[in-house]
Amino acid sequence: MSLLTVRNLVIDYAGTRALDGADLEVAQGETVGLVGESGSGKSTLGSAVGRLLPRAARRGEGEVVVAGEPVFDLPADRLRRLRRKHLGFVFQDPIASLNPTMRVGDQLRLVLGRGADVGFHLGRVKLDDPRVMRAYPHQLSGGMAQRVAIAMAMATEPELLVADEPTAALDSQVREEVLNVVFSLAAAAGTSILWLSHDLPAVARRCDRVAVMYGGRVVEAGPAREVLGNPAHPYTAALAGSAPAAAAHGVRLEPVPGRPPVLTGPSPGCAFAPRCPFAEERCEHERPEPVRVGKQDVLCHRAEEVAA
Ligand SMILES: Nc1ncnc2c1ncn2[C@@H]1O[C@H](COP(=O)(O)OP(=O)(O)OP(=O)(O)O)[C@@H](O)[C@H]1O
Repeated sequence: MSLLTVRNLVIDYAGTRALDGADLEVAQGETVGLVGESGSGKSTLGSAVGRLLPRAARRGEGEVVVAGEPVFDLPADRLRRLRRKHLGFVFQDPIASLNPTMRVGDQLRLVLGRGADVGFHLGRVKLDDPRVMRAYPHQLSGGMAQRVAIAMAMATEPELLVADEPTAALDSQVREEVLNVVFSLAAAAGTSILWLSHDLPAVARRCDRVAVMYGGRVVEAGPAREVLGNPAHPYTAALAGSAPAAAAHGVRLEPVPGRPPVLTGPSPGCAFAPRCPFAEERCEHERPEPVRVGKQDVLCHRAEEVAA
């Protein structure tokens, strides 16, 4: 059953089209990686799930449905209830998501209620040292602060955790530990994960499914193994090929030449066309509609040929 459905979502900031008709599905208990270059619209899509967009953002077409509720059409009290009951968020900068003037234990108590067993919740994110409870956020390392943020986001056992590059600010060893904590907690609670990342191979290792964003649209989505192993969109193919891990496995290193687009309005054709080795004339002016290729949903006029 689908827990999250994003359909044809359009989000504009003044002069910038961040989402240009994005589609995404996350099923109950499923882990989904949302990958793409900087500016492709990942954070905008992740924030839209909880209607947590910056003030400047304007929704055009489309909808976001969480557990059957149309997020953008809910009155404030029902939106708050939906967020509390169904959603958790973890962001790149953990310190920014914690209150700098409050001890860690007090912050957790605020989320969990007065009598809550704060030590238990910190233990679940492998923070067993009792000093953590009494610490202020700035006294923690980046990895510890992110664990606290994860404990807070997961305390209510949400149905969906949106993790927006939660390890981008951490070094590689701590990164793996923090991801282990997130994925094992979520698995135990039956929480779905939407993990926003730049790193296709890392995402493919941990997630059931992968969705690849380009120019404000999800251009390919499907089971992780198929998307990485047999991409059907030229952009995914380039991402998979340009990853160092792929190179280590003998896949040709092929960075994506050119720069990602900054859209000001709807893309008339395929936004990737100017960088695409497969592009032909229609790609410039015909917007690709989703097609099914193997197990993937793909936005590309030549998806069959790319997959072949
Ligand atoms: N608050 C804002 N005001 C104006 N434009 C914005 C705002 N936030 C994002 N944008 C623009 O919207 C587009 C999508 O940005 P978004 O942050 O969603 O992409 P992203 O894939 O998450 O990038 P990154 O990986 O760098 O976080 C970009 O062109 C960005 O410059």
